[in-house]
Amino acid sequence: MTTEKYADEIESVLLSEETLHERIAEMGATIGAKYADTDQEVVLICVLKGAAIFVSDFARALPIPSEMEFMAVSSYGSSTSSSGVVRILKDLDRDIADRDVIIVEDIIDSGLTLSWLMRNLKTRNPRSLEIVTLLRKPDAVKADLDILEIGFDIPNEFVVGYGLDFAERYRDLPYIGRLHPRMYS
Ligand SMILES: O=P(O)(O)OC[C@H]1O[C@H](OP(=O)(O)OP(=O)(O)O)[C@H](O)[C@@H]1O
Ligand code: HPA
Ligand SMILES: [Mg+2]
Repeated sequence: MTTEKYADEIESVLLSEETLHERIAEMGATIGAKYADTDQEVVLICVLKGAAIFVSDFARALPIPSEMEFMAVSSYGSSTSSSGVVRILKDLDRDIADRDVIIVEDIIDSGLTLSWLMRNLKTRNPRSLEIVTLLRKPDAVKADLDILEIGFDIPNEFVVGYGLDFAERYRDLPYIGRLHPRMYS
């Protein structure tokens, strides 16, 4: 018998694979309805690396066609708190002027990454610019952000899995779990 990967490093499961998939199906339907009358395909901007897994499930849950673009920014490195200093590691390949754009994020923690990204993308003159995030930590958010859809509000604890990492590990877990504190203390 194989041991489940990372089993002794994860303290507990916060959101199971099934819970994630059910909610993402709902989010797809809700957002699809909001953009049902648009005359052009929406552009999903996946914020790498964390949102890579979420965007692939979310795009398939959307009942309307979408284009997928990728941008890589980093503010955490191998720490468990945001430095607030956001660096673009990979910019968009295409122009988003006059397009309906949805930023797809895995998590809003302090909100510093997204507040910086919103300011940056607004200067490129999209027709509309919205945020969809799988997770938000309401007790940690420092920035004032308008969010179109939130998958789950979660407690202010460091979580991993389903794209979220600690020092590049655990992105490949199919669920969201609490990392055992001994892994980072
Ligand atoms: O709301 P904030 O406090 O700014 O935190 C959220 C951001 O931090 C994480 O990215 P990270 O910088 O770790 O890069 P990664 O996606 O490559 O892991 C996460 O994917 C969000 O983009
Ligand atoms: O709780 C978190 N886990 C992993 N990455 C993160 N980036 C911001 N918050 C988190
Ligand atoms: Mg990270």
